[in-house]
Amino acid sequence: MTRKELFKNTLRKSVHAWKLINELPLSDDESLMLRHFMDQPGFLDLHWRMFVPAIKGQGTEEQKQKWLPLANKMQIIGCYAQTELGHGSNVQGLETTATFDPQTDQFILHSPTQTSSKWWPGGLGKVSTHAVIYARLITDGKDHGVHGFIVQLRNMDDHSPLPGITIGDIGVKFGNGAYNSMDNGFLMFDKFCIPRDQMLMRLSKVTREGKYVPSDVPRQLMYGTMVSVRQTIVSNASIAMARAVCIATRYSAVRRQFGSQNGGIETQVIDYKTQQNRLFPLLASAYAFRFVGEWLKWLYTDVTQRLEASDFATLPEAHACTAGLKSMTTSATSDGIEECRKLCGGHGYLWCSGLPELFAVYVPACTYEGDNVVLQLQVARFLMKTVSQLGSGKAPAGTTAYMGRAKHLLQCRSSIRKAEDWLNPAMVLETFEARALRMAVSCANNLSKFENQEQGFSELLADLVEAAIAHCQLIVVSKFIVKLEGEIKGKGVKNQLKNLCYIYALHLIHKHLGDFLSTNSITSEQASLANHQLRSLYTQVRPNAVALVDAFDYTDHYLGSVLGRYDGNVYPKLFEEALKDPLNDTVVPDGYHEYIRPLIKQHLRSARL
Ligand SMILES: CCCCCCCCCCCCCCC/C=C/C(=O)SCCNC(=O)CCNC(=O)[C@H](O)C(C)(C)COP(=O)(O)OP(=O)(O)OC[C@H]1O[C@@H](n2cnc3c(N)ncnc32)[C@H](O)[C@@H]1OP(=O)(O)O
Ligand SMILES: Cc1cc2nc3c(=O)[nH]c(=O)nc-3n(C[C@H](O)[C@H](O)[C@H](O)COP(=O)(O)OP(=O)(O)OC[C@H]3O[C@@H](n4cnc5c(N)ncnc54)[C@H](O)[C@@H]3O)c2cc1C
Repeated sequence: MTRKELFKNTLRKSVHAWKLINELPLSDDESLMLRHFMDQPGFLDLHWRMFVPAIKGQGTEEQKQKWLPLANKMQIIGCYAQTELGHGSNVQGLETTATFDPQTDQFILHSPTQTSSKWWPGGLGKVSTHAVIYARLITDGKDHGVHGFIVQLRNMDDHSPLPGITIGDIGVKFGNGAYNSMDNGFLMFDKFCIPRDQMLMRLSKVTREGKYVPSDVPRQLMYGTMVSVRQTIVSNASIAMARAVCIATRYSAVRRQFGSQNGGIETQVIDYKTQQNRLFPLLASAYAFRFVGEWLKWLYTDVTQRLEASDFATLPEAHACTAGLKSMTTSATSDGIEECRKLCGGHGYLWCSGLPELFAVYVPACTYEGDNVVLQLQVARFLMKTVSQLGSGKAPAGTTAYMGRAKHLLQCRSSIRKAEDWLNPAMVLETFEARALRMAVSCANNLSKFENQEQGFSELLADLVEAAIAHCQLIVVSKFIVKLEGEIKGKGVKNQLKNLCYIYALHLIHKHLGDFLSTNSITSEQASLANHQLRSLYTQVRPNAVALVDAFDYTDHYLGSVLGRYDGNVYPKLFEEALKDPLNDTVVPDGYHEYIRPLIKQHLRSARL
């Protein structure tokens, strides 16, 4: 499809999905499922996942009563317009202004510079009638920082932009189809007025007289919509990783290369230890991210209930966990999808493998909802704060509870003696805790050598990111272990999940061996025992690998991959796909007479000379 056709077709699908949701009707969970089967980014994502939650989280009761019924029936379509051309990560650096005019009781929205143009919001370019806009609030000449506003963008009769608004699509993005179904947009305001009651005023307010009443709750609640979406992105990472792994595992069982004895059958590539060493940790990650996603959903629900009761104590941890896990799982999944493409050899590069499009549509997850490095630095700040409070009498809780055992974890030596010890959950956990704590404490010690803490933080950014990643990996490993301790139906299933849990943990040790050795969390002998155990686990997973990806229950239609077909009938179907290509409509291609023939003739002429 051309971009226009793709965009229009996504509109058609979105509206059809919305119709089904209402007619059947579908529950919230079923609607989410439908979104996955629709399988294309579109305006519904931003409307439901950001516009509506932003009003719910930041609007007053009156604002919710006015706007939510319209939004819930999709009589208005909204998006989330925060990022600007000049600033995305640095939210406090946004430049759009919302100046209160007491004469008219309105805010005047203005884009003072080119860099202040909104740039990137999905659904903004062509579809949305409304947006939650983030702008600097100015009253009586004073800048109160960034706040949210509900703004109508387009005329409800003919969809034209309202006077004072310039709006459009930012252009083609990475990949052929992929994210190009979405109208990520730009927007500029030229002194555009909105009534005062369209500032989202649950947190802070502006009175009729123009007095600014600051929030008596943490202003970071304004970032709540991002926390909510980051949480869902972690479960989505599992879905995308599982999809790529399903394709690569099934194809690795079909594909044979080398190893024929006396003219016999060749070796299935899945039997090569190198293939297993690249593939099985990704299979394990798909399961691990699913379990940590379930736990994160619980954490998010818990913090939401606490916030409703004005208990803000766990907000910093919820922010650190959603930011860190969003970052870690999306980076691993993007890399994992690309690895699966390579695991499928040359055919993985074909569009019909399903992997190029999956990569193209997935990879921006490393950037949207917060650049992954910027988000890990938030985790690092949280860790540095926690370390600095050790010994102050305030016991670390939740995911940092292990830091409360700092005295032990800083000096303990791993008691792994034989390869099977690596199947002991307590020993594995302690190894990850020791590594994470030692990396965090080492950063804190290095930071303390700087007179200026912020300067020190800047200098140590790379180490801080590594420490944050170590902490996030510990969370994933520990939640996998907790899952195994709970009820899992079927002994066989539990054993398989145990194998995957240890593969997940031991491959991380292998991958980040430098961290584990340099922090003395393990010795080089223990590292080689871990490798030995890993190889043995691969052997145990191998006979069940295809069943473990079949368990994701993805239909062929959803996978969209010739290589990942359930029936394994890859080669005939690759031919079928190839023959469908428009280049094969004719035997002699268009352009032959114009370019190829004259070239060949010229060659023949010079040969004769
Ligand atoms: C396979 C097919 C596809 C299938 C897909 C299926 C589903 C679809 C997927 C889901 C839909 C996704 C749609 C994506 C659309 C994308 C939308 C967007 O991208 S919206 C824009 C997102 N933008 C960002 O994320 C910006 C990133 N920046 C920030 O969040 C912040 O500014 C910052 C975290 C970098 C902090 O900056 P800083 O200036 O330092 O902060 P402040 O001074 O403002 O605050 C410091 C203080 O606050 C704490 N803090 C920060 N953030 C939060 C928070 N969210 N909650 C709680 N607390 C927070 C921070 O820790 C500091 O605390 P302190 O105690 O002072 O140290
Ligand atoms: C597909 C897609 C959809 C999007 N949808 C929306 C949407 O609906 N609404 C919306 O408002 N926005 C949206 N965005 C914007 C998105 O949220 C931002 O692009 C994202 O937050 C990153 O910000 P940035 O582009 O300013 O990156 P930058 O911050 O400019 O990042 C550039 C580089 O600088 C590094 N960097 C930046 N700051 C630091 C630092 N302090 N320390 C160390 N390194 C740093 C980063 O790691 C990165 O390598 C979307 C983006 C994409 C790609």
